[in-house]
Amino acid sequence: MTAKIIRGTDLREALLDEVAVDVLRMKEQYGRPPGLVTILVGENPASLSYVSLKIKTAHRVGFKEVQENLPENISENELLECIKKYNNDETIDGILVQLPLPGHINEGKVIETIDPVKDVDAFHPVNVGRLMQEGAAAPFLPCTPAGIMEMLIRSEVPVAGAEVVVVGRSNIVGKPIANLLLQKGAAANATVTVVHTGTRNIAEHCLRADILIVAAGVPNLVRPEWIKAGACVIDVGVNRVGESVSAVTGKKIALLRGDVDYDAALEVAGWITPVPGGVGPMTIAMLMKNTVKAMKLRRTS
Ligand SMILES: Nc1nc(=O)c2c([nH]1)NC[C@@H]1CN(c3ccc(C(=O)N[C@@H](CCC(=O)O)C(=O)O)cc3)C=[N+]21
Repeated sequence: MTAKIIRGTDLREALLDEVAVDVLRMKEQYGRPPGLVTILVGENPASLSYVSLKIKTAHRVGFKEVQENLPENISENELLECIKKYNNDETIDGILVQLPLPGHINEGKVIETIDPVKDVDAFHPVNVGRLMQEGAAAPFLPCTPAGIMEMLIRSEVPVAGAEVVVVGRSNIVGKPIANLLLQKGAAANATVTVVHTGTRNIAEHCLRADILIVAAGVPNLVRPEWIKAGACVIDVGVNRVGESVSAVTGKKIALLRGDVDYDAALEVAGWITPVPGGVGPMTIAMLMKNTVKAMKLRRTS
């Protein structure tokens, strides 16, 4: 069997087209586009590259886009003040503080300072709680899990009644995607197992999965022997395994690998997402969707 490849780069285009239409409508109705601020502390190369992708995409869909690049040694208080400034800025609908933050800053405190109605990452405890209680009806869903749901739905992967195994228990991916898939309703209604590095017999669990979602951050963790024939494999890992120099631009390019042994898995799985070009681009598209939603929410509340 050769798996069907679920390309995030293709699905993203459809989503961004929808967003661009929304932006035109909002400009007409409210006289301004949705506004997104990205706050980056320090110069971590991975963070810089993600943030610049977000900014580029925001431009493409016609958002007002503001960048705050703050020095690594900024005090926690100064960062909180910066967030509060945008909480009170009527032209800004979404606030994204790129994680991870430097060690001297309390991440929880930072996340809780973002106004929940502008929390387009859906990391604020209010939005995390709503996700657990209201599921897909919550105002914001975290971008990566929401992107994964879109991939499953748009590729017509059967989810209701399926056995899902999630590898990894992070607050950003593992826990929320497990919750979403567990919800009642046709798009979810799965049976979900969450495994992690402390789980005995990880391979045995994975082998039961109709849908295997891997967000462990360990390159090549999932071997083909862990995959049930015909399963849907969603690879959330974005691991920088090396660096090379572009022959075209002379710029450095990172070599990316997922958490799944992709070439081997391709022969076993029924569906698979590549890295790069899989979940990553969907994450960014869902951030744009959330920002439009944030503007609508504030206009109607
Ligand atoms: N507040 C916050 N929100 C986030 O959403 C957030 C964050 N912090 N910190 C880091 C993680 C990681 N993340 C990615 C987004 C896009 C790609 C992506 O588009 N990746 C491309 C390749 C990008 C490249 O070349 O580096 C791909 O997989 O095809 C990857 C990873 C968002 N995160």
